[in-house]
Amino acid sequence: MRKQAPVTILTGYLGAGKTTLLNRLVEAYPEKKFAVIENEFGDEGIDGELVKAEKGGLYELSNGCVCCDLSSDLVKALGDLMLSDFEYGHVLIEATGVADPAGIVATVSTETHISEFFKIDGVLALVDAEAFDLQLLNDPVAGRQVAFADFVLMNKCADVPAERLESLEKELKEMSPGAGLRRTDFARDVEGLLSLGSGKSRRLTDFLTENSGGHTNARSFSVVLDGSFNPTKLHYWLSGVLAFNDGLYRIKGVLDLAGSDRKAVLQSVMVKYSLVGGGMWKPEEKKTSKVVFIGRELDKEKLVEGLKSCMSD
Ligand SMILES: Nc1nc2c(ncn2[C@@H]2O[C@H](COP(=O)(O)OP(=O)(O)OP(=O)(O)O)[C@@H](O)[C@H]2O)c(=O)[nH]1
Repeated sequence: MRKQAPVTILTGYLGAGKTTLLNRLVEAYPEKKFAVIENEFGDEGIDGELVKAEKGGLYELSNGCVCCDLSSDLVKALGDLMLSDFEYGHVLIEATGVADPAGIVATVSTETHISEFFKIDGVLALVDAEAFDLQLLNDPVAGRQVAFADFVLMNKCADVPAERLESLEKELKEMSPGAGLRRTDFARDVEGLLSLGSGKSRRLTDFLTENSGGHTNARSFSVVLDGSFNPTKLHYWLSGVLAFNDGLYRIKGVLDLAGSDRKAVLQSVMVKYSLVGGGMWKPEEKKTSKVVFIGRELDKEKLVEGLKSCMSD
């Protein structure tokens, strides 16, 4: 029988640090030959641009409601991987921040043909130590991701007071008994995360029975715009919109910023945002900006209008 390739699933709520961890793993273990499956939220691929894996081993899935609809796309991606020339030794699946990992584990472990070639090594859950409590309050999926994990990484710990970290640690242990737990910052410590041997996923059947129908309440929409952005206008607009818009959980974008030859990568998680230089625009590439908004009860028209008001005159 062919050796089954180990599969690691990265889960965790919007902006917790899944892509950051994925890039750390790809850099730390080049000998593993990773195939990366990215589950994009919405139809505009942004995460793929932020992943450092080789193009040959990067598969992007676009999906609306990931909790219900992922299975057939995932089967197709794994099928494509099996048939491709790409030699892989380990598969990393990054779920969207609102996905319930149970469905992904179920697809890999029970789907005929797929389960012959792949086996779950572990589910890694990233937790945003700054924002987790608020996220859990807004969306129970944040809790299910932790409950299902074999290993929980408490990320973004640097700016959180020690007492708060201790109480969060206690809370996470109660939510996910038996799972490994580690504090980190920018997902720095990746030691031992790729040989978990799928402890908890064995409890899949029980879990699926108890937690069936796990829909998230988050929705997304994306905007594609031609023309460059004015960095100052963008800063003022983002600061206001994030401070006063409780339902806006996450913004991700790749932007054409006036005066820059690089793509600007926009990331917001709850009220914080960053805008940093990404790869260069290629000479033949059209400078199109793509922005995805994710949240609850978003006023799309107003957000698009606000975003457009940040463009250069
Ligand atoms: N301050 C701080 N920022 C972090 C840390 N880890 C990641 N970030 C930043 O948080 C933002 C979100 O990180 P990602 O790795 O894209 O998070 P994600 O979980 O993949 O996001 P989604 O796929 O949208 O759910 C990025 O701007 C990261 O640079 C950390 O430990 N501390």
